[in-house]
Amino acid sequence: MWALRAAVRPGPWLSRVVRGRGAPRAAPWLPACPNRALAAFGSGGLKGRGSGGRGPRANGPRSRAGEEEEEPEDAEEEEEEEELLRRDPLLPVGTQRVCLIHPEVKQGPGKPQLTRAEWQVAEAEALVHTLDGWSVAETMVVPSKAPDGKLIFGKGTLEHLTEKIRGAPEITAVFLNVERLATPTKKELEAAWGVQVFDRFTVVLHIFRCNARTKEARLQVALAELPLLRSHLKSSMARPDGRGGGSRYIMGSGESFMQVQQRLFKEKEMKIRKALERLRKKRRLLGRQRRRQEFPVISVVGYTNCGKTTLIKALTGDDAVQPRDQLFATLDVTAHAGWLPSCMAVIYMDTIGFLSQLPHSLIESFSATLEDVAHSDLIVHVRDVSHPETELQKASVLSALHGLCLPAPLLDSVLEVHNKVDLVPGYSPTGPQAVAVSALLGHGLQELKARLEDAVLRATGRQVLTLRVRLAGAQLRPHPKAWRLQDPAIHCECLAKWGLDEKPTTHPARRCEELDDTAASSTGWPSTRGHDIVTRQADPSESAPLK
Ligand SMILES: Nc1nc2c(ncn2[C@@H]2O[C@H](COP(=O)(O)OP(=O)(O)OP(=O)(O)O)[C@@H](O)[C@H]2O)c(=O)[nH]1
Ligand SMILES: [Mg+2]
Repeated sequence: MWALRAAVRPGPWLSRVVRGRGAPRAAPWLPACPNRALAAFGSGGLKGRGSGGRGPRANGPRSRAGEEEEEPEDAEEEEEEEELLRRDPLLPVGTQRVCLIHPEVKQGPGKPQLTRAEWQVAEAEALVHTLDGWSVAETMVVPSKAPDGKLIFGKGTLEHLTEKIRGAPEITAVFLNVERLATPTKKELEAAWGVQVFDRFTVVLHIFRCNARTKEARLQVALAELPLLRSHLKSSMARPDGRGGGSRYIMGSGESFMQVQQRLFKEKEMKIRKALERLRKKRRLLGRQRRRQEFPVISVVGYTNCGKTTLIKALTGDDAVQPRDQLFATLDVTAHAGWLPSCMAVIYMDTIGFLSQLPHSLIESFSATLEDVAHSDLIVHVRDVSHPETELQKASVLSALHGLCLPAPLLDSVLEVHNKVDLVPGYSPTGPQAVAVSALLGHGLQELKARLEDAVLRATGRQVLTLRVRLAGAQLRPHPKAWRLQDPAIHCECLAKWGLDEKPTTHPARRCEELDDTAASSTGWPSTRGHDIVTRQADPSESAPLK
């Protein structure tokens, strides 16, 4: 007797099987394995050839199958997109010793909740260290009443800062930890301090630029950059009399230099939006194909550096996934196949991390990348519970998720994963919707997988069924390999022959798929490929082959 557990969507074929009659073969459009379903993430979803990534591979495997689905790029379009991506560097290249200034609001409505100045400074330092060759030479926390206003510091504070910066020749730049610096303020401070001054937006944008691999991500960064370039232009052209600088009209065109530049920016913006729409159309098409293939999709979201990529690596065993101790290491949505306890195949989506005080234009540009999240069956919210700002991070992620206009059932069923518990001795999660794990050490993964399976079954309407099938019955009798596998020696031989791992426990799903195909071809038993079948165990009482 074989015990057969399957996570299936109940359908007419199932009742025929249960009644002992032959079931129809799997529909021809069912995918051969979850890896093929990864193809459906295509250019935006996976980093593949068609996605236009020029840089080195980011963390995660590419979808080879996805490439098959891609239409060849129009050479002219390709050239135009590359032209849109040609830009001057946002930040100076080479070694930089940065003075980090954090304006702290001590009281009043501007005082940040759920955080402290030292934690915000730590995050700003992490941002600086993410940049190649950049280090923090000095950190200063200074009082400020309105860090986002034109006058960030009072007169006395400004004088004190100027004295310190001017007196420290090793400082090559200043990172002012405010969301966005008005260009006139930036110019004033640069004139006073004699070094370049950057805000959070510019630093984050630069990191995004360095880490973006796919063409879609790079175009999104280019789009997010436009407001910055526009305001630079405005301030460089501004004159005390309020009129644009340079010659009034260019070559008799009737347009001032400023007007020409603004028109060029507008044209560039339109071109980028058009190019993005082209790429997104492809991604949506591939997304539809993926949904037809019906593998449940689990989106893994969370604050940057909370361990999303590490968790996916732990859940899938995918060695190609490379987590890095870096903010915004993952900038492209990638898909990875894994299996849940009943060997149900699922696809995990690794996503871009969130950050508090991220400028709106940046979030907006990247929200399309997160379209895949809206189409997933389940969202897993990974939290770094060892981080002092874990509550603030949670609030930032939830507010970003709500901003994505996700379907209500998806938002209501979010499963919280409390990660890095190895750094918090004795940690136990509060609330029923949370599982404590250490993705790095592999703790708590079994419980997490069980919780994921429950949630996926609920979200997709699948059911786990256990069927008992007599080996001598109509379904399996003509299938010699099925019973031969009960002999351990032959078992290994068969596994080796099929190119599988000799340890029967390593890839039960793959083993079942192989078995399943053979069973399907010789017995009329339905192929379980694409149907998340599952564990198949020999009953110990029937160790001898049945006739
Ligand atoms: N101690 C400990 N470290 C962890 C754990 N999980 C992840 N890390 C570390 O945290 C750092 C960030 O991990 P990632 O998986 O890259 O984080 P991420 O959320 O994907 O980050 P981004 O892609 O940048 O948003 C790495 O150095 C990991 O080794 C954990 O359970 N325990
Ligand atoms: Mg990551």
